[in-house]
Amino acid sequence: MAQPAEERPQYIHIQQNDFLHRKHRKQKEEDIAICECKYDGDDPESACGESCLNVHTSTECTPDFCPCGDYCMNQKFQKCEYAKTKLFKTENRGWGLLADEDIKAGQFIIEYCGEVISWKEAKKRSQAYETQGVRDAFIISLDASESIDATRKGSHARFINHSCQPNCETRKWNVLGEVRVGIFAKQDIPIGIELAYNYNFEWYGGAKVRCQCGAASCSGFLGAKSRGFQEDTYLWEDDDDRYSVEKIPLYDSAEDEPSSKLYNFANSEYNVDGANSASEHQFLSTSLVVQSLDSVPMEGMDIDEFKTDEANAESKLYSQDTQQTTSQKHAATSHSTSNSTTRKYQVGPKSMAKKKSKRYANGKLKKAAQKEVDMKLVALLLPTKEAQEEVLKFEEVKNCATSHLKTLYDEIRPAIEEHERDHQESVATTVAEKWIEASCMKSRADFDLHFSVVKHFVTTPQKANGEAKPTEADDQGETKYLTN
Ligand SMILES: C[S@@+](CC[C@H](N)C(=O)[O-])C[C@H]1O[C@@H](n2cnc3c(N)ncnc32)[C@H](O)[C@@H]1O
Repeated sequence: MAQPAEERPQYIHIQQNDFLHRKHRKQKEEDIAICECKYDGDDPESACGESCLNVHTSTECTPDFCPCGDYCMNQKFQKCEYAKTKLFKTENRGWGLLADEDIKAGQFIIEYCGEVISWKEAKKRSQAYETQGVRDAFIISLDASESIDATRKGSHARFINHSCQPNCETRKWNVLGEVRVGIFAKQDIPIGIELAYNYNFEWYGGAKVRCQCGAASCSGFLGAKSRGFQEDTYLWEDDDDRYSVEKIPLYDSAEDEPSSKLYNFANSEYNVDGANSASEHQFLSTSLVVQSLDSVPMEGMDIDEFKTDEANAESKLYSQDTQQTTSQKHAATSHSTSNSTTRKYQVGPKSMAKKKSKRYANGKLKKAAQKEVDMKLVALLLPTKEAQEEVLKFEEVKNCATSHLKTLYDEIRPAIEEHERDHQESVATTVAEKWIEASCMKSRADFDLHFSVVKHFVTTPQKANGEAKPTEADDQGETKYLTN
């Protein structure tokens, strides 16, 4: 439906990303991926269709280097080969974009263009927009260090709304050495149907927006699973700030609209007539859920068996930095929290573990904050120099493995998110292999360290009283060994 010109949103239309904080990368010749396709006049698919090696790795062919020359079909971003779409005004979510032709599953629809900015600048802008009362969010993440902001400049992709049950998805492609984001059809989309993708993992921050998608699986808020959302809404314990999800200031986009009735999509999955209350209920139940973040297996060594007579043993054993509650916020929201797949031990008296078993407002058990053991102090409890050196050596190996994994996580986070977001098999094998290798190294280093500590405690007599409490076995003059 045509809208009066003055109602049209103000922005600058672009078809290519605008790089603000750096120049567009120039692709080096040695980095150009050349496929093995051969054009066959009888089979148009032969010219970089689905079997093209570059297509498999989400890389566009480079003109002049592709063996199929002008027939190459794998330059869709470069040639702006978009599907036909139309801008329209929704009833409760501002403007939206619909299919203006039948679109096939998997088809590239449009590129999400905007200003390419650093992650830091994205955070700054997001806060500024919120302060200025800009309610529609247009910043999406490009990779771990950059974002695309389509607020001032963008393509029509900036009008695609969110749905928790979307018919589109975003995919990242490597185009002439730069990562670019495209909107692709997840299913066949008939002409006239609104396009929508899931903003999870893309949402950057700003006001929390109540989702009006109406899907049965609606998660309540836009980007409820995104890093930004979780950083802002996580509930903290101890002395850190506490955020109650119920108290998050809400922006309900329906308030801006003349009617609160949802747009009745032709597609039944979007038909939310009469679903308002269901949607509200969904919101109430989902808004209380604080999800734990997927994370990298980390330290958090806790060994009940290590009991000492020293009254302050607990505080001595924990290294200072891990007692900082302020760091817990970051630890919990980034990759440095413990993973359920990693075994955690509890150091210190049992009462401490009890004290940590707090619950969130929704009744879910909070995970006990992990305190890291200072291995130097543990080593001091060991009676021989060799044992001490071995433990410290394993600790160093573990620290290296941990920091390697952390670095790798930052590097591949976008790929992981991409994978989780749309259940695409989009994490490149090389990336997955790197990740698995580093995780195995880390697990092995953890095991070696723990094993070494346990081994020395079990196989050697404990230090005399005053340094460590003798075990029952010591009292009886026995020494326990792992073998025989
Ligand atoms: C990328 S813009 C989409 C275009 C926007 N509707 C417009 O008029 O410019 C994202 C904004 O649209 C609104 N929006 C998108 N999907 C929504 C949904 N499912 N429920 C409520 N608001 C939505 C929110 O205000 C969100 O910040």
